[in-house]
Amino acid sequence: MSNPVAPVRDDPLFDLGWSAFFAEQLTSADEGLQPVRVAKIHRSRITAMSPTGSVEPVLPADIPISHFAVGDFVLVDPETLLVHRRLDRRSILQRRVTGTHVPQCAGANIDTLFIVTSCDADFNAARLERYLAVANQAGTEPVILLTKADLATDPDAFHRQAGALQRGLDVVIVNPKASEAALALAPWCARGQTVAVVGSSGVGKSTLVNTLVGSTAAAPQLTGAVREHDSKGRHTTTARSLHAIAGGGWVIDTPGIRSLQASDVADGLDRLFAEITERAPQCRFSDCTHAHEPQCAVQAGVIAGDIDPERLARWRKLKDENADNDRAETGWAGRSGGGRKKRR
Ligand SMILES: Nc1nc2c(ncn2[C@@H]2O[C@H](COP(=O)(O)OP(=O)(O)OP(=O)(O)O)[C@@H](O)[C@H]2O)c(=O)[nH]1
Ligand SMILES: [Zn+2]
Repeated sequence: MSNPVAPVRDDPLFDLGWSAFFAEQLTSADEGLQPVRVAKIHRSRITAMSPTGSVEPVLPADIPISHFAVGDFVLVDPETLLVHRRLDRRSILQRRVTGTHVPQCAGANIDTLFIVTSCDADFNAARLERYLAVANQAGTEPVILLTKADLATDPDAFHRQAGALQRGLDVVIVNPKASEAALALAPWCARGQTVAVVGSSGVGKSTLVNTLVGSTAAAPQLTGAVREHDSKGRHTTTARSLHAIAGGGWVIDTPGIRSLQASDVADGLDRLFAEITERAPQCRFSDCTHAHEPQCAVQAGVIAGDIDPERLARWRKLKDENADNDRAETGWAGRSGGGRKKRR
């Protein structure tokens, strides 16, 4: 490819997470524009990382701030820093905001979602399945991190249970306080890779982010801090949401991602519950709910001991919730005058 910003391994853009996926979106009309990566969303402005450092792109008046998310690549004029357009996203972590049915993008272009849980009472298969469904739906690769193994009598039992939640799922026992954590997670934190961290309060997310980000962990609240000019031209220090990982890669840590809920996860459920999904075509009825129907291949699987009945129950609950969300969303679209079909 002769494109000037095609990804090359020694290109600093590659470090920022740039790849062929983005390069292929460029046209001749974009010539001379600089790709930068959104690092923080403020009330009415954004900060971004360019190959040479932090910049504050100028937003066009007609584009709402909600159009952007941390992790996005946008093309700016290198002189004026005016944003020309946002590139299509490789993955989108969505969250529902209470009081509205419009999902909001909590983070974009995340390669791996670290789902953190501790080897204690926090461990909950149903909650982990929700996070897995969210990751699948977003287009990010989920990895389960088990913390506090040092305080558990049988951490391997947690490892086995977590590994059974989805085929091919990576599960890593990690102590977020130990510097070896960075080594254990290095496969997902290579140059140009982007991760995000979800999990309940107290499982070790902040500790892990600080360990990954490295030596600056002594002042966690300043981790990833950038010097910026505020509106009056003064220097201020604000925390970014996109933090550089010491060995390479990026971790996105925002309040929006921390409070993720399962929403709109139909496709994510199919991958998560593959043992159910792949049997459904053999059921007698195409809309079988696998509850009471005759000649149900899924129920047959339960009887044969191939399908865990508790997983089937949790699959049904998530399916129902997802259908409720869909109805709510369609209702909203109708009221707003569009009456359009829900995006799929
Ligand atoms: N012994 C032990 N303690 C851990 C481990 N992981 C985390 N902790 C401790 O657990 C406590 C909570 O960790 P945090 O990193 O604050 O948890 P968090 O997930 O960021 O919590 P929120 O900020 O509420 O979302 C801290 O005191 C950590 O040092 C572990 O593997 N072993
Ligand atoms: Zn069935």
